[in-house]
Amino acid sequence: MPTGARDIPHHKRNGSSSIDDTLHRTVSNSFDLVTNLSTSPTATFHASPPGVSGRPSASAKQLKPFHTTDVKVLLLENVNQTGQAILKQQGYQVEALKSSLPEDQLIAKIADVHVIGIRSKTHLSANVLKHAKNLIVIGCFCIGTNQVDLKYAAQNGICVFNSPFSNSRSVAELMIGEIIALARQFSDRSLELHRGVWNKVSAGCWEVRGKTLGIVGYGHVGSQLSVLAESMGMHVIYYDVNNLMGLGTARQVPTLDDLLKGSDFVTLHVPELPDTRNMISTPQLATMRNGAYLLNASRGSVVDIPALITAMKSGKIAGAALDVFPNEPGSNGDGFHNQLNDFTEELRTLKNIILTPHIGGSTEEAQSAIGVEVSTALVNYVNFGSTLQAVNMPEVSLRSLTLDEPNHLRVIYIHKNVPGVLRRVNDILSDHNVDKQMTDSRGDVAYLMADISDVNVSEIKSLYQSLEDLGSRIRTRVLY
Ligand SMILES: NC(=O)c1ccc[n+]([C@@H]2O[C@H](COP(=O)([O-])OP(=O)(O)OC[C@H]3O[C@@H](n4cnc5c(N)ncnc54)[C@H](O)[C@@H]3O)[C@@H](O)[C@H]2O)c1
Ligand SMILES: O=C(O)CC[C@@H](O)C(=O)O
Repeated sequence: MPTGARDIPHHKRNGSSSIDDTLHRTVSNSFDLVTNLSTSPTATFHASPPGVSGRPSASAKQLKPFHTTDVKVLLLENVNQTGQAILKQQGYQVEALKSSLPEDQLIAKIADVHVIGIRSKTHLSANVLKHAKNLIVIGCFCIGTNQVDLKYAAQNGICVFNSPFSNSRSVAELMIGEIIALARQFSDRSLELHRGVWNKVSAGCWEVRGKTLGIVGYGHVGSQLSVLAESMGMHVIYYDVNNLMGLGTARQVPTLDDLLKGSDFVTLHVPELPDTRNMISTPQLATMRNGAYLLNASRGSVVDIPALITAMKSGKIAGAALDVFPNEPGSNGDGFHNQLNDFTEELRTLKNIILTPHIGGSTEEAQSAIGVEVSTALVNYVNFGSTLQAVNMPEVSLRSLTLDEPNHLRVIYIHKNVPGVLRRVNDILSDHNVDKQMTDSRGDVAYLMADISDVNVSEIKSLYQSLEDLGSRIRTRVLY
């Protein structure tokens, strides 16, 4: 039975990057994935579903080899064309939607797909994922992964990838623009002039040179911003839970309070975590300098918005920029009112507050780079099982594949991290020659990859089934 890559037109294999060439060459023999029934006499396997209800019954399923053209991909939230193209080039069936989906529609759609790509608005909770019977991998086409239940995904053999830094520069540049905009109040001046009001003022308007920027969270975004701010003559201090080397002359301070007391501008670049929820609330705003500015481009949960409104009304905080909100609309349009009901109106009437619809990473450069990075990781996972850069699985990969050689195959065995599994797996593999093997664990999930030679096609199904029958099994895949 022909498999996917051989169905891909030859011109798509020519002149493409080396990764494409490698993929097309090796995928031609990969099996697996789907639970579709097949009576094909040449079919051997398999690939069990994420299986919320335990392992599939072997007797109930005859599994067929997979074509790349069998792989179903759902992309939500307007994933960039670069990313879509890489997936389509593999022959995968790609459905791309511009917005996120309400939970009931998401549940209906996710039941069928092997791969889902999302950005920040799609919540892949355990409740949603338990319906994802065929899902093997999630691509977050963004930095944040707080919208995915990473632990549930790992425990059910679903690998998650993101793009850790492709939009960091875009966020940092937006922050620079907003720092100047707030210091000069030019967003208000522009709105006034749009309404026909000429209001030429200098009171309360400042240069940023010589002012202190306090960065909370000195990771990819925070450190980029640090460099840009210093180049404009700002002093930079930062607070981070980790001890990190400052770039340029930036200086780490030991506590959040130290940062708040010492800064004219405070920018937030921490992940959404229990520890960062309402990290900036009434006490922290009170600790800030009089007339300081607050900018949040992290997650909406990090700032207590009613507390900010109070602090701005009192004049304690001279200006703010919010790119993220506690409940963000799932699609473009006029949904902002409904989502933020309690405080939307008040936010909109405040002076010197910049409200942007989560566009920190929304540049052509960032979206294009994210598309390439995440889609490439997805292809490497689907076709080869490589977990390099995964956010919820141990990172496992093996160097060059020999799958196009006869009697070679790759076994991927995701399993519970409990004693004795490797011995049992290696007992099963011991009838063959294990060319290469790598295994690693992360929390209670372990990932084993082995390249095996001297395997007859007729032996593959029983090899697969023996692995499936181990009590430690989360998911088995065999590629050849
Ligand atoms: N607005 C946007 O469009 C946009 C774009 C990119 C990222 N983000 C958000 O910004 C966040 C930061 O992005 P990043 O790429 O810099 O992440 P990162 O992981 O590189 O850096 C985050 C930093 O925060 C620190 N940190 C974690 N908890 C902390 C705490 N309680 N107190 C102080 N520091 C803490 C970490 O040690 C790390 O250094 C992301 O998690 C994402 O939610 C938003
Ligand atoms: O593009 C998005 O939806 C999210 C952008 C940003 O918050 C991220 O986490 O990378």
